[in-house]
Amino acid sequence: MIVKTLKVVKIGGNIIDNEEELYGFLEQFSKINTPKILVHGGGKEATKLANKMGVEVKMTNGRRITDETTLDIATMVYAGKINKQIVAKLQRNNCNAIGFSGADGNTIVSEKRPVKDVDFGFVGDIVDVNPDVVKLLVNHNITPVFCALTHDKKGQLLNTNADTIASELAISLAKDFNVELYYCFEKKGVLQDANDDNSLIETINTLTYQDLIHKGVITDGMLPKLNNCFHAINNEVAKVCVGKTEMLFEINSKFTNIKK
Ligand SMILES: Nc1ncnc2c1ncn2[C@@H]1O[C@H](COP(=O)(O)OP(=O)(O)O)[C@@H](O)[C@H]1O
Ligand SMILES: CC(=O)N[C@@H](CCC(=O)OP(=O)(O)O)C(=O)O
Repeated sequence: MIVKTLKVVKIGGNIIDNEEELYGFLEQFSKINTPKILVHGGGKEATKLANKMGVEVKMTNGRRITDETTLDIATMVYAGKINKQIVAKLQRNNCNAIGFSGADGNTIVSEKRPVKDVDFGFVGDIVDVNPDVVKLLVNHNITPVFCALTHDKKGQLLNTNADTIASELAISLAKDFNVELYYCFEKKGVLQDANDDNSLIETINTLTYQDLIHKGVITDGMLPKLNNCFHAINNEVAKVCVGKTEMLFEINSKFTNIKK
């Protein structure tokens, strides 16, 4: 049996924030002719709106502390503005797309993160992914577009890091597809020095990963990102890459390859 390739592509805040870059990316993404899923964050935009509204923003280990007002902001920004704008742009490019939160189609169920040292509020840790609806859509050439919200199946939406949504979706589809997972952001990949684009680390494996954490190269938002990369590569996802969007479209482009 031939196993189809499915690309799960996650785009982060710095791409979404740059209108020109986002539209250019969506144009090229639309042309990918294998089944594909787009997952978007939008943390930066949520932070901007919170600031405008005078709502304090608190982040711990790359995760947003989400009180009731912050959850409202996240819902408006992620599931509303960003998700619908992306779907509309994909439609313009003749890529038939449908916007999803984890509540839609009961695709991603999560559990409110238990309070330990930190109370994250309405932040969800994924406990179950039901990829049936997603499989049906991609097999009919329709592209699901996921935002960073999940639900607890008891009526509560929960804020969930978009990188985690991408890895869990990728893993849930790895039984049926040859899944490739791409984390796109504004840097070439994982850099030895975050301010030097020439310091790209081309391959990271489990061993070198621990060393990079130790040396303080991987910090803040990069910690959950890399954690998700290894979670995916250790759970049957065929390929995991971190870098600029070019890595999807340009054969000679350089990026970080995640290996077991
Ligand atoms: N070693 C590193 N290599 C690349 N980027 C880094 C590194 N350390 C910190 N960063 C910063 O981490 C950010 C990525 O994390 P995050 O804000 O969560 O991005 P995203 O919105 O793509 O999820 C990048 O914008 C980059 O500036
Ligand atoms: C719990 C948590 O931290 N959720 C993230 C979801 C958005 C996100 O992941 O956006 P980026 O990918 O652009 O960073 C947040 O609210 O910032």
